[in-house]
Amino acid sequence: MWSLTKFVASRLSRSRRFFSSVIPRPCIIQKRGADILHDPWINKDTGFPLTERNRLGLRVLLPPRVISFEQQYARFMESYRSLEKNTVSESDTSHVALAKWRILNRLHDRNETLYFRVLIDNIKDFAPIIYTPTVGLVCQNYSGLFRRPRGMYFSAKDKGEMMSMIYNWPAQMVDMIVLTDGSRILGLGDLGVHGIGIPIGKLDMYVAAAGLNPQRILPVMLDVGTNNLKLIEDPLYLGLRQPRLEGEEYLSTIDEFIEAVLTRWPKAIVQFEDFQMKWAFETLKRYRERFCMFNDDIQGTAGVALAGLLGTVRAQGRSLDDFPNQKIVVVGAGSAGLGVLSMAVQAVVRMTGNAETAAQKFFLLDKDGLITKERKNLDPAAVPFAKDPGLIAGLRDGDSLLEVVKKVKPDVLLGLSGVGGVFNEEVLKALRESGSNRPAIFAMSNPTMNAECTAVEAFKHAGENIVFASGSPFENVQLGNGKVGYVNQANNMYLFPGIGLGALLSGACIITDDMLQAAAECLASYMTDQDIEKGILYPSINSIRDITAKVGASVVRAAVAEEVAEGYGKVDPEELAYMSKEETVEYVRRNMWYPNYSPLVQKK
Ligand SMILES: NC(=O)C1=CN([C@@H]2O[C@H](COP(=O)(O)OP(=O)(O)OC[C@H]3O[C@@H](n4cnc5c(N)ncnc54)[C@H](O)[C@@H]3O)[C@@H](O)[C@H]2O)C=CC1
Ligand SMILES: CC(=O)C(=O)O
Ligand SMILES: [Mg+2]
Repeated sequence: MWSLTKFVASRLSRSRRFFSSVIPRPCIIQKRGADILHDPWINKDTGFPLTERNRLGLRVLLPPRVISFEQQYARFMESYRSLEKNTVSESDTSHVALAKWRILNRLHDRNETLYFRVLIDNIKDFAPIIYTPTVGLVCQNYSGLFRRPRGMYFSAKDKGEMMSMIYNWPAQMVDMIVLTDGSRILGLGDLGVHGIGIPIGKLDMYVAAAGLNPQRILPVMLDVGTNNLKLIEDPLYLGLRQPRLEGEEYLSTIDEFIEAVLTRWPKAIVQFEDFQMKWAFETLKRYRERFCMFNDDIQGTAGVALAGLLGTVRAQGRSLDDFPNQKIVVVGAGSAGLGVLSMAVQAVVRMTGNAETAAQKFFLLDKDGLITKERKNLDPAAVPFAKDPGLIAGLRDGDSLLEVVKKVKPDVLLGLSGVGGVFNEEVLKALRESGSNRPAIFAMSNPTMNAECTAVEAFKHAGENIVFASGSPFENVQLGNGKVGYVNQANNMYLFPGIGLGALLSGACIITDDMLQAAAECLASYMTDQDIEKGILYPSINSIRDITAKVGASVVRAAVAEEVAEGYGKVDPEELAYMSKEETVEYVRRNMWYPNYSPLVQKK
């Protein structure tokens, strides 16, 4: 009986694969004529074939020649490259970055299929524009850059009416929502409603990396005011000019939004992004057992950092069992830093079975220096990592980073402080003296100017033998004599798309710790020993679709194992449970959207 089910399931999978790869599925639309040309989800510009022009009332609304998708692609890339060539000598790099973003954004607003094809095929070049670092600049300049709205903008003024407002979104189905309140945008602080650029950029990565269908994604800004006085006083600020809601008023606004979302789309997954620390932890605690959500800054970042930390142990030529002996100094006790430490501690507990001593080798600093048990008003989330002052000779509460590095002699320095340059020359030189055979530096804060140090500084002051990773991209460093200092990008982009995709395709009702751990382990095991020896901890962003398919499959399998999978479409949990590891990866790949023009069929 069981094997018969398995047989039928595998036959079904094969036939689905056959059809999906050969016959493009039609897209049923209700629009006609010029309305189609103004809808970026279905617009093909000059690519509409003559039959569609006839059927859909497009004749004479376009120049007569039909241009193929490939020609449109080539034309876009040519104009993009010529902009790049003509602006390369300009000294104002922000100006150039924004010009590139504008070109891409114009295409995004006009023709999403072409936009996502160029994004996927050129992800290494375009990720730094639609994602960090340029997306930070876009948020900072949003009022001047705003042309067309993208996503939904709920505000405190919509309180009491969100349940009906949610129906203003034109798509019938939504799979993935990225939600922010704009209170901690990258390392740039409170950018209020202008933070909407972050959910948009994250969802672009979802489409590019995870193959989510762009018609089923939704960026959301929940504008509860801003405490950024400069914005409140700016006559061009686009959000509510009032201080942020606090306490119960704040939580009830988020509750109302979530209820509206789940009423319309009960299976939608919500990724919380760039919330200030107190609300990041509070909302995660409030919602994680109730519906399918996660906090990317706490949980996605933790998985990526853990994969990098495990890779570091391998790069040092040590066995993975040695991870509990790594001395790790984490600079930044916010949502990201605490998330990383919590997951690292869980990993140590799994390896040693000892929860009591698991955090012993981890040291945590915030803006007031080393955190010890003597710290007044210690945040409860930081308590498990507060050090006993007597642990190492001379260690005191509030010790500066330099003092901590000198006293602790760490193997790893990991920055999630949001402060550019805190890994200064003295700190990096002290790390060099730590005695670690291959010290690692994770300067994970974003955007680039907020990185704790640059790649060049790291290799120059901490030595050529280091492992280096940063949250925003840097070029590899030429060390002379043909040697290269490899730069990794330790960014949650390597995990959040796979976490969301796996949750979606398993129909998970919640996202559990085991699902997140499976994602991190999958990423950690992706790299070969040869890569790791060279200091390469993460795959090239060019393989982001492949790694995301594998991470997604690990998440599906963990969801099934934990019995939180409710199935997706016609695939029920039993069918998921019978898939082998390879079949699960294949199932995930088959469900990834890829940009091609679909035939359009008008519903009468
Ligand atoms: N690479 C990645 O994937 C990710 C990077 N990040 C980055 O991490 C940074 C922090 O994010 P959150 O933890 O959410 O922010 P947060 O505001 O919650 O925490 C910042 C922490 O840094 C501490 N800090 C500030 N100045 C410091 C200094 N001079 N020395 C030591 N500590 C200092 C603060 O006391 C606080 O504990 C941001 O720049 C963000 O872009 C966040 C998530 C993912
Ligand atoms: C990458 C990211 O999520 C952040 O910097 O907040
Ligand atoms: Mg973030």
